[in-house]
Amino acid sequence: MKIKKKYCGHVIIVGKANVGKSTLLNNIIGKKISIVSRKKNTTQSNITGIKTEDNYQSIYIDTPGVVFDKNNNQMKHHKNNFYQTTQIATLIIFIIDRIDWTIHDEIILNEIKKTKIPILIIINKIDKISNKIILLPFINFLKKKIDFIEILPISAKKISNLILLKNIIKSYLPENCHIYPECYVTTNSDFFTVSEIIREQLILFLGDELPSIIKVEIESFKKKEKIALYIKAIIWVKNVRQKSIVIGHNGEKIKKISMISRNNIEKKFYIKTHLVLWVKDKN
Ligand SMILES: Nc1nc2c(ncn2[C@@H]2O[C@H](COP(=O)(O)OP(=O)(O)OP(=O)(O)O)[C@@H](O)[C@H]2O)c(=O)[nH]1
Repeated sequence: MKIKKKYCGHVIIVGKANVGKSTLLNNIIGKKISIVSRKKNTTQSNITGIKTEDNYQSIYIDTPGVVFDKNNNQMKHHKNNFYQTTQIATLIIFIIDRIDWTIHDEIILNEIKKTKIPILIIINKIDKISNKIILLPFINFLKKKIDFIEILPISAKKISNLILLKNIIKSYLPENCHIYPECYVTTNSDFFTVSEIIREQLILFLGDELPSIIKVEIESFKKKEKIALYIKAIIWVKNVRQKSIVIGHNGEKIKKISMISRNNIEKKFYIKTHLVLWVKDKN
């Protein structure tokens, strides 16, 4: 019997905040493993998604949107983190928002060029472009910036050109044993998954009122006799004012956030869940 060759590699997804990195990752994996929001910088740490199709395994690292220093346009705190992840990558997917090329895209491109890893540029959100002809001169403009890259216009949200994208990614995967079993879709721990579910509701409910630095810490996570999950989580905010915003009048907001988060956790883990949320300020 002929043994099929196996292919496996790490793919990094980079781009400015809000360009659609998480949307793309979730749609490639086919499951919601990274939170999507209209608000910038919702992805706070690297998220790993795994897609195994037949003899191909691609391991995706969704990086937080690159943040820039307002004074000197330098890439800010994600830089070191970014270089660590590039050590293992076989391909970099650089996402841009339509034909909206800014100085920040230029800086990111220059940084990723230094890694010498093949780069695939994705022009996302093309569903929002009615006259697609404008893409051609833009693709030519990009081609002049770097040699040997592939450029693909897609819509991560409306799932257009995603099969083509997956095939391009496969063609870059080196021959390698698979690192994860076929059923794995993420390396995130249950703790992380739960904190992301709660954070997503915080963002949805609080919108622009959301205190920018909000952290969800899982204090306890217990499974009782495989029939129920008991979770206690702390929502850390900076001060008393932010605390009252999150709690809302008569605790209305936090009650709703807690109820929907609990439902989403139950759907995710297929188990009855008891969720207690505490809002604490750091002072
Ligand atoms: N119309 C349209 N909207 C999109 C598309 N892809 C993403 N979006 C929207 O763009 C917004 C940002 O998407 P995310 O996937 O959270 O972007 P991100 O790059 O992960 O954002 P950060 O976490 O801030 O780095 C959301 O409102 C998405 O629904 C697309 O192809 N078309």
